[in-house]
Amino acid sequence: MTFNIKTIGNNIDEEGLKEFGTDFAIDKVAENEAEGFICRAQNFHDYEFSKKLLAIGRAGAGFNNIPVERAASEGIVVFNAPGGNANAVKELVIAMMIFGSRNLKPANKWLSDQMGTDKSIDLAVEKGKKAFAGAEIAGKTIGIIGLGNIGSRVANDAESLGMKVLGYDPYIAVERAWEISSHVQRVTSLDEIFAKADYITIHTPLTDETRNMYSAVNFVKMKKGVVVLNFARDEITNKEDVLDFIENGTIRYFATDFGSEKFYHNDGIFVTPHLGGSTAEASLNCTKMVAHSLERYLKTGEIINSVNFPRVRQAMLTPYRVTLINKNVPGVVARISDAVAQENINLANIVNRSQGDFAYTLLDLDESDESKVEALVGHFKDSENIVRVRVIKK
Ligand SMILES: NC(=O)C1=CN([C@@H]2O[C@H](COP(=O)(O)OP(=O)(O)OC[C@H]3O[C@@H](n4cnc5c(N)ncnc54)[C@H](O)[C@@H]3O)[C@@H](O)[C@H]2O)C=CC1
Ligand SMILES: O=C(O)CCC(=O)C(=O)O
Repeated sequence: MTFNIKTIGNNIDEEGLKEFGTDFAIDKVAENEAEGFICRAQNFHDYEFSKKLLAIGRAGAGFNNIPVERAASEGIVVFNAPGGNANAVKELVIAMMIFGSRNLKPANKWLSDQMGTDKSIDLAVEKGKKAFAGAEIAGKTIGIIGLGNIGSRVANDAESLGMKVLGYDPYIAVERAWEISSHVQRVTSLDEIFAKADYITIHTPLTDETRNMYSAVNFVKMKKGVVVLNFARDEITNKEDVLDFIENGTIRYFATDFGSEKFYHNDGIFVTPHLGGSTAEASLNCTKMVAHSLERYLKTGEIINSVNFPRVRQAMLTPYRVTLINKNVPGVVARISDAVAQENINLANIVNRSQGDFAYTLLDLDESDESKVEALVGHFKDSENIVRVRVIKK
């Protein structure tokens, strides 16, 4: 069987797509004919998914561009590439912190406005440069909100650059916590970050808690002259409030990956065009990661790095595997097992894992008779609690 994968947008790394094996055809059919999508930041909230679509690979970290709960309810598994672009974002954040501290935006603008001979400009430069004298980051305190793949890397590198590091992440994953330098001080209140940090950077998903976190209600708690960075998501920032707090001197410099017309012309603000994860390396990593996840899911039913279904790894040793996406309600697994028994099929293995309102059930059938497997699937076709059934032949 050949699976059709459709790339959405023109930003998908071609080299990374070569990870797909020979059973996969890339961009050979229309979107509504594909079993899998690979996308970046394209917005799918108003998109009508076709019944054929089984999986979406988000070649990046953030997945707020995809309606993941609706996708689950339509039997579509969404994968992302955790950590695939974390180094890229970390490098840009460190660069932007130094860029701001050294007043490089106004300094460069001033230089670009100089006219005359090299000699006269050199004289003017030596006379005028004191207006842009900056500050060093070593010895300063950085507060990092979110210590995941990106935040943990920023924390470790800031610490090696001589900064005192405060980290806030009430939901930190154990494996990330192990990776963070013991010199990074974990704080349990955001207000401690706001009160103590000379630099503040956020590396969380966009959630109800983080939306508008950079707004007046928190800016008033920050130190005068603070440097604030947002390379996470646009909606974390209240742009009018940023402009007000630059104007009143609280924020010395604001760096962000998400712009606004008023930001571009402000000397205290530096905007990059959503470039955090845009390096050749990150693009390749992320495409490879989601290609692997899609390939594995489509060929074996195993789920790795999904954001809307639990992890399921199970070697396929039987002639047939049936996978079901079902509502997470009582009695479904019992009914599935009953159907297997009614068809007199030997069940070699059953896995059922839930996440939120949906669950994933994997049945390994010790049965080579295709007609019996078809009869079993017939039991599930009209069930209101089962949204997707697939048969995978070894
Ligand atoms: N500018 C760009 O191009 C990129 C932006 N991003 C953004 O950065 C975000 C973080 O990326 P990763 O570090 O790779 O994700 P991640 O999932 O590895 O880490 C996110 C961390 O945020 C923490 N967190 C969640 N809610 C929090 C809260 N209210 N307060 C404090 N911590 C909280 C989580 O516990 C987790 O440790 C992404 O969700 C995405 O929005 C990611 C990659 C590229
Ligand atoms: O795909 C991109 O360039 C955006 C990266 C990003 O924002 C993410 O991975 O969350």
